[in-house]
Amino acid sequence: MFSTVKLYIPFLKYLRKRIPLLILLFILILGSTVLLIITPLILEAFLKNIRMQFATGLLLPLALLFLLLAVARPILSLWEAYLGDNISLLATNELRVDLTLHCLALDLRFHTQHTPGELVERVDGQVATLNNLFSRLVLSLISNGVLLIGIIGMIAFTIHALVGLVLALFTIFSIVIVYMLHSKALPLWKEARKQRAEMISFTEERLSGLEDLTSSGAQSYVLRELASQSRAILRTFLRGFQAIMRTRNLLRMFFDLGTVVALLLGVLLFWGHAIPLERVYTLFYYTTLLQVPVEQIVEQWRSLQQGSGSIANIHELLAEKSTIHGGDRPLASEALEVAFERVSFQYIEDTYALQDLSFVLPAGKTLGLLGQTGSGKSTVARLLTRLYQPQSGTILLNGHPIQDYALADLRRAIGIITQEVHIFNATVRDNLTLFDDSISDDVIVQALEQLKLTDWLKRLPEGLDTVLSSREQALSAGEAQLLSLARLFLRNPQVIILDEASSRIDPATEQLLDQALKQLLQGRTAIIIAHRLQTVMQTDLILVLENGRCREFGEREALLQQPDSAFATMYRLAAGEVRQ
Ligand SMILES: Nc1ncnc2c1ncn2[C@@H]1O[C@H](COP(=O)(O)OP(=O)(O)OP(=O)(O)O)[C@@H](O)[C@H]1O
Repeated sequence: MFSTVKLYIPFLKYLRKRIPLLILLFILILGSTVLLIITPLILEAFLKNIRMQFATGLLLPLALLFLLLAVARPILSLWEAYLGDNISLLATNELRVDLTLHCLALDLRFHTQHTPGELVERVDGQVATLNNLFSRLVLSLISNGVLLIGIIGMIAFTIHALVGLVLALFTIFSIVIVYMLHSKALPLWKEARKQRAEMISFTEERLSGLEDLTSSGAQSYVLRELASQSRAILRTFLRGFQAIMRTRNLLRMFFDLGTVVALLLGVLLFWGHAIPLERVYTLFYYTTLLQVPVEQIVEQWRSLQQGSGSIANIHELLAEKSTIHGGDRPLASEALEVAFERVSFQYIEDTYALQDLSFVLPAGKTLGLLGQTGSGKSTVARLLTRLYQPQSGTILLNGHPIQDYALADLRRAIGIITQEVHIFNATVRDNLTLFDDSISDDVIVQALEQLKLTDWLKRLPEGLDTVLSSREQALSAGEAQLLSLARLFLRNPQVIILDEASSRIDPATEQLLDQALKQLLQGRTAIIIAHRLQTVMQTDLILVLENGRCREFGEREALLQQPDSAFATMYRLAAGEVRQ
């Protein structure tokens, strides 16, 4: 039990800021508990009045008081629930933000091992469970705990200390037994959660490949797999549910036994003239009142156990640390020199994606990166932006290892355009500024003018307000690259890495891209992973990669002059293809 409680302690910091609300909540809980506890005393007074045939005029006020309490209690409960949910939503929203930021700061190695579906389940699904738990924990555990103590205290003080002691022991015994039985259900809940996360990842992954799946008629395979995963979840869930139901029924039996014992004790006390007859009724009432909080604590325990699976997962996620750390060297604001010194990198052990790669790209120069597919071109970009850490060698920026610079500064200084430009379901403006409201429309239009993209802007039906959809193919590959060139231009990085779109681009867009690129590259250091010879003809240097190794590196002009160079051969081949 303590290990479960310990799991929750780190999250108390999210409640600390809300102490005034928590105090208010506690007062409400206390108020509704007092109302519940005094109700049987009113009934007792009512019965006493009838039995002793006192002034019957008291009966009506007592009945009205009873009614008043009956109305006040649900109103207080409503406020409790509202306040509890409010506190818990505020706290868990904060946790959700912290978790999202944490995930974003983790390196790519972590993200390749965990699918987006799995992270969504962890960041959202498990935090939602925690939210449920916080509100129910605050409300149910505290209010039921207060109620239990209140009832047993009232029995001890108003009926008999011995009866109070017996019922207190009985209650503790029931809770312990229930707790022990519940421990059996915990691994089952955990397993069900894990299976659910796997199913979400599966669905997410298959949905992202919808086009391929539909065109190849693989839907039935996906559905079969989905059905088998759902069946597995159902089986685990049912086993957990059965374990809970067994415990619940056992508790009911316990309480029936407890009521009999309490009545027996009451009757004995009445016979011994220790209490009047109506107090036997009060004892019976209190004993039946005990069952609800104990039962609810059991229910609460079930949620707590479900939640501890979530909390353990959240802890696990928070314990993930990025293997990539930055330093605090300030970065110069002008164009930067990029150098690779004997850099080797493996994604998978014993398989080199880059091996012993060295080159120097002087500040303000452009490098055309060529090589067959899988030769390591994108890996150069990933290492330079520190998405991965090379196993050996050093990458230098202005003569200093890149790990000396703060990660945020480095990523601000290096702008990258990948082949898969992500289009957000938002306006062109937001897609260009990446939701930065501080960039005015004038600045955007000026940037587009400089990149010679005003015609493109004019063609958009609603200009900057045109909404692009991330689902539909809103832009062609070329247009998406145009958009990301402008995006980068607004960010003004010192180094640019462009992984050029390999798909066919129409001549008009190609011309726009070339113009915009020329503008963007002015005064900046750039690495262009080129798929078109036309682009490479604009660069100063050429690096040809072959199986992760440098096959050729040099000035473009010089390489072109050497007939036996790899680049000149590529050029001749491409020119030949064009002529054919
Ligand atoms: N996340 C990864 N895990 C394991 N291996 C990877 C990963 N990413 C790339 N690789 C492998 O590393 C090698 C270099 O990949 P890289 O993406 O750098 O090649 P590339 O030259 O950019 O290819 P392309 O022109 O097709 O984009 C390839 O063999 C690739 O299969």
